[in-house]
Amino acid sequence: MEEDLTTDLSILQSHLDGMINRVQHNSNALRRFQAFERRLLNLNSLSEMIVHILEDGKAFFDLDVISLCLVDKENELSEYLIQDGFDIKTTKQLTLLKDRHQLKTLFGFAVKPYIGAYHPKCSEFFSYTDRKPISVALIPLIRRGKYLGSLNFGSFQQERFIDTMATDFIEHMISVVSICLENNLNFEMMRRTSLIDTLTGVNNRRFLEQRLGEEIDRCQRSGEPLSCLFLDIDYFKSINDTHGHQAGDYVLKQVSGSVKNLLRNNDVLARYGGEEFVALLSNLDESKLIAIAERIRCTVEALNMVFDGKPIQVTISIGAASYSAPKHILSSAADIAMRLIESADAALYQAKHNGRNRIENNGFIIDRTSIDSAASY
Ligand SMILES: Nc1nc2c(ncn2[C@@H]2O[C@H](COP(=O)(O)OP(=O)(O)OP(=O)(O)O)[C@@H](O)[C@H]2O)c(=O)[nH]1
Repeated sequence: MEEDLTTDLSILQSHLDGMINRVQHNSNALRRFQAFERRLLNLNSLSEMIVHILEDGKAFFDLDVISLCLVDKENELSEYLIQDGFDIKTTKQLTLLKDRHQLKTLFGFAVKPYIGAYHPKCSEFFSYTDRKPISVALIPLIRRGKYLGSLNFGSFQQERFIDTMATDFIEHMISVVSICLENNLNFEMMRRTSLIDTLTGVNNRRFLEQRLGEEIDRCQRSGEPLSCLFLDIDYFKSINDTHGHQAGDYVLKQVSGSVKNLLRNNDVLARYGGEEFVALLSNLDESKLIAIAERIRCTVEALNMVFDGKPIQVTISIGAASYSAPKHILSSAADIAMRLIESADAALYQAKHNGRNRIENNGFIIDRTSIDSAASY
C-alpha cells in the first residue's frame, strides 16, 4: 500500500515536472517572440526588416535554417532594396517570386501554415542550403486576402515541427509579420512616389538634394571622388513650339529613360527642373567621367523618336564637375553640394555658349575652406 502510494507520487511528480518544463519552455518561447516582435515593430525600412527576420529570427527561434520569400511582381521590391544598398544577390535566404502562384499551390485556399515533414514542394525555399531540413514550418504572409510571401523555418530534427503542434503562436506571428511587411511596403511606396518625378519616372530634385548630402558624406569617408553631370536638352522650347507640349513630354521621357539606361544602378539621375537633369556618379576618374558623358551625348543625338507620326531629333549639352575630399575637411556637406552643382551648371552654361551638343568639364571643385585652414596650420 505504501509502495503503491510512492509509485503514484513519483508518477505524479514526473507529470508535474513535464508540465513545468513545458510551461517554462512556452514562457521562454513567448518571451523570445515578444522581443522579436518588439524589434520588428520598431523597424522602418524593408531592408532592415528582412535582415532582422533572417538573422535575428534564426537565433530567436533557435532554427537550423530560415528563409523568406516575397512576391515581387513588378520588381518594385528589388528596386527599393537596391536603392537602399541591400545586396539581393548575396542574401540567399531571400527569394523574390514573380507571381503568387507558387504560394497558392503550396498553401491552397485554407491559407494555414504548413507544419510537418520537409516536402520537395518547398525545396525552392531551402535551395540555398546544402543540408535540407527534416521538419519545417512554412508560414504564409497574407494581408487583405493577398499573398505577400512566406516565412519558412526548418529544423534538422524531426520532432521540432510536427503537424499536431499548437499553431496559435505561429498564427499570431503571421499577423504581426504580415502587418509589418505591408506597412513597410506602403512606406517605401510613399517614400518613393514623393521622390519621383511623375512625368519621367526618374528621381526628382528633392531626392537629389537628399542623396547629394549622403553621397558627399560617403565620399568623405571613403576618399572616392563624386562627379556631377548637369544635362540640358538643346532648344527644347522649339520642340514644344513645333510639335506641341505632349511631344515635349514624350521627348523628356525618352531622353531621361535612355540616359538612365547608360548609368549604373547606384548612380543617381534626377530631373532638376523643366528639361534639365542632374546625374551623380561615384568613383570615376575624369577620363571615365567624360567618356560616360560622351556616351550620353551620342546616345541622345542618335535617338530616333517619333511622335504623332513625325520624327523628332534632339541633342543635349552637358556640364561636368567633380569633388574629391581633401585631407582636412572643413566645408559642410551642404556647402560642397551647392558648389558641386554650381560648378557643373557653370560648365553647362559654357557648353551652351560654345555651340551646344557638347560637354564642358570644370574639373574638381576646390574646398576653399580647407585650403585656407591648411595654410594657417
Ligand atoms: N513639354 C514640356 N515642356 C516643358 C516642361 N518643363 C519645361 N518645359 C519647357 O521647356 C522649355 C525650356 O526652354 P528654354 O529654357 O528656353 O531652353 P531651350 O529652348 O532648351 O534652349 P537652350 O537650353 O538654351 O538650348 C520651355 O519652353 C518650357 O516651357 C515639361 O514638363 N514638359
